[in-house]
Amino acid sequence: MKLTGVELRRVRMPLVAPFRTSFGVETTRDVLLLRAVTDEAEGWGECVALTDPLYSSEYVDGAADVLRRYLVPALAAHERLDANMVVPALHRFKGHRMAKAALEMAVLDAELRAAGRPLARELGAVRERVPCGVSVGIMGSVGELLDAVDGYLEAGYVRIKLKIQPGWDVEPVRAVRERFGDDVLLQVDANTAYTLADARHLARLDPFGLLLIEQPLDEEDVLGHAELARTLATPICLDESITSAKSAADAIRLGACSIVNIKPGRVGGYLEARRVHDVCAAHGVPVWAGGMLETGLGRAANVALAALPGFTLPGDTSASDRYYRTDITPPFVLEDGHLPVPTAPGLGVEPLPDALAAVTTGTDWLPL
Ligand SMILES: O=C(O)CCC(=O)N[C@@H](C(=O)O)c1ccccc1
Repeated sequence: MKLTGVELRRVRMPLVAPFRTSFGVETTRDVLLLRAVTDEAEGWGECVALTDPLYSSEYVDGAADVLRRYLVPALAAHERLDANMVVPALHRFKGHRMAKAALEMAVLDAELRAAGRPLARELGAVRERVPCGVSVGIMGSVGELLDAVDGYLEAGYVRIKLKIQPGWDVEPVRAVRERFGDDVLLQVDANTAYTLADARHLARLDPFGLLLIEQPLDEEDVLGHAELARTLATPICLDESITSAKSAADAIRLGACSIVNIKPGRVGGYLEARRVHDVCAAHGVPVWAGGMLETGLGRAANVALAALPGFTLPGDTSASDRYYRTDITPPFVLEDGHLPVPTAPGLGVEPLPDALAAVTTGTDWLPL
């Protein structure tokens, strides 16, 4: 394909309710979308960087800047381009995995639409629908949390993930267990909020039969997670620490995790995400699909990824209405606790023009 240009498009998506984690509160997603225009088809990419560098070092204005000044111009050197060439062509620029992932995603979508191939098939999907978990933020009270969990279980979600932080961990987990029983699939996500000094405290979560505790320590403290794994009965899952297939292999060999949350933006793209999946499968490590409050574009791609064989745990592939009153694509609707894997070429979905226009705050055309 010949890439003729990339449109950077900012959209502002209000959340249906504030989403509080150990690193902050999201009330509106300020999302950077990419539209790759080629001589054969157009493709969409979604950058998962947040407004502020609180989940990782990337942030949406920085991603737009590095794409505009470095990453998109770097692709101009390639007369013909396919998705496998994008990340290698950007290798000399350090980091910015979420920005690179968005660009690869847009080129991959265009390539697959031109070829009439669905992303799920390209990645190696083996399922036509995926079981869906839901992520529940830190709430103002245990009562409010229980009401939220009740609503999600009523909606059919097959797994509950609770955000935790020091001062909001054992009590909410105990309350959910007491109210909903031991059979509910339950896990927690600390987003790096603890240190090794909290090991004894975190061991108080062991009696609750959690599926996993996600990223309790700093993203760079892989050895700390290995030491914590020797202390806790609850399996450790890593998120922020896993930035590539190699870092997954290293973390597994060091005993830092026995489960991995795969987020394509965090690891530099859907092609690398498949490699993370393959490395984890080779080590017998189950994986699940994380989420970054994606619009229907990223959601479609995450559902396709979640259909690969090693994704044996329900992911954070929730329905569109978990976060948005109106999505920019036809909404993903939970059916019996599952979402259908898109079957049309590429992402299998595209933005609804009016819905997209209603939330667009700016566009920037980058010709090549
Ligand atoms: O369902 C989703 O898309 C969100 C799942 C979720 O909890 N994501 C967390 C995370 O740290 O993994 C998060 C991402 C971005 C912003 C806030 C929270």
